[in-house]
Amino acid sequence: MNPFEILAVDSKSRARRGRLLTSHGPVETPVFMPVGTQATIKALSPDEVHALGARIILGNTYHLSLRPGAQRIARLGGLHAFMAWPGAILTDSGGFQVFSLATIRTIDEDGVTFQSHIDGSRHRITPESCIEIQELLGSDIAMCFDECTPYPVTRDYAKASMERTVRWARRCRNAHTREDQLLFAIVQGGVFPDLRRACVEALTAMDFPGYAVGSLAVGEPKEVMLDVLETVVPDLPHDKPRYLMGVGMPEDLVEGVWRGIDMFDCVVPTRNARNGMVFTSRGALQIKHSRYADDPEPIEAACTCYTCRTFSRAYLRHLFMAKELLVYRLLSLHNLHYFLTLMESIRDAVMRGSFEEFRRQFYARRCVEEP
Ligand SMILES: CCCSCc1cc(N)cc2c(=O)[nH]c(N)nc12
Ligand SMILES: [Zn+2]
Repeated sequence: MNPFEILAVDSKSRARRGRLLTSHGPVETPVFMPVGTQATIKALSPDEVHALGARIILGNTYHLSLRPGAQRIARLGGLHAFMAWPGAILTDSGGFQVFSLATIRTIDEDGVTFQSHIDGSRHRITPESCIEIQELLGSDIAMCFDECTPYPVTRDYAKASMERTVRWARRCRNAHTREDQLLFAIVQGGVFPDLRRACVEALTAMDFPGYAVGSLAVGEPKEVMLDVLETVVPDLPHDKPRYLMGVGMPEDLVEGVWRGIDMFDCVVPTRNARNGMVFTSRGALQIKHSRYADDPEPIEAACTCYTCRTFSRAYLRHLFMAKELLVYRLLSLHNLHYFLTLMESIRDAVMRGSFEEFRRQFYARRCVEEP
């Protein structure tokens, strides 16, 4: 039985409104998934994240296997119990982190050997061990082990890497046993349409319940990312969820949904909050700017989050300049509320058949200078 149901399809774009059934409840799509790399959405408690409306978050195989260890988390009841998260969890396979975080790594057909970025200890991850770790964590959605290729790479490198990712996906599928966990494949192939198409063909032949688009948001220009989506998405199965990994800014979510993406994740709302960047319907602002030193207004007057109902920009700027811990929580609460509310508005617009108008108004509200 297909756990993904399409509830509406936009007539002017590839946007869809859907619902993905997981072992920890339904996930309404299009969805933005907050990133909880080390078993926490940084600076926020699980009940705050749930109260903001999040129903699925991300965990990370690479980080959690290094610290505190997948076996330890399994002994303590699995990742949901460990972090007291009641909703769904998607765990990334570590393919990205091994290639972006680990120092000294060697890659071969069987897997990757790397040195931990934490203590320099040597580790090895294979498709089989990647699946074993995610089954120990007990996530609702696991990701196949893949190689995330940087931008730019040569076509020859992208081809060899993509073909290995396909072989690894088959090994992941053969190693996967948990019936209560969905296993998504990750499409690779760099910026080469023929390689991406060949990858989609090989992965869809293995019939996964969902497909991610990998090796985007790795430094390529936005138009390159959008071009790859134009190539890949139409070739993906219509009735399976499509997940664009590591994306993105608010405008990327709108453009990704327009092009048929159902799931997104990105550290931006929480990471940028810790750096003082907050999002509004008119664009992002840097709270540390002196222009806000005497500003009695909230971050955004129309925002209903606790931060905007309670505090002024002047006070938030004061906290930020003083490096007071409270500000990281307050700005994270606001940004996550903004991202989750944006996705809720997108879901409503697609359901009502008014997504084209929503997209027009989204850009019309944004001003050139900082709001
Ligand atoms: C917690 C982080 C989740 S998304 C990480 C990520 C981000 C981006 N941009 C690309 C990839 C990719 O190609 N493969 C994999 N496994 N992960 C990727
Ligand atoms: Zn707010």
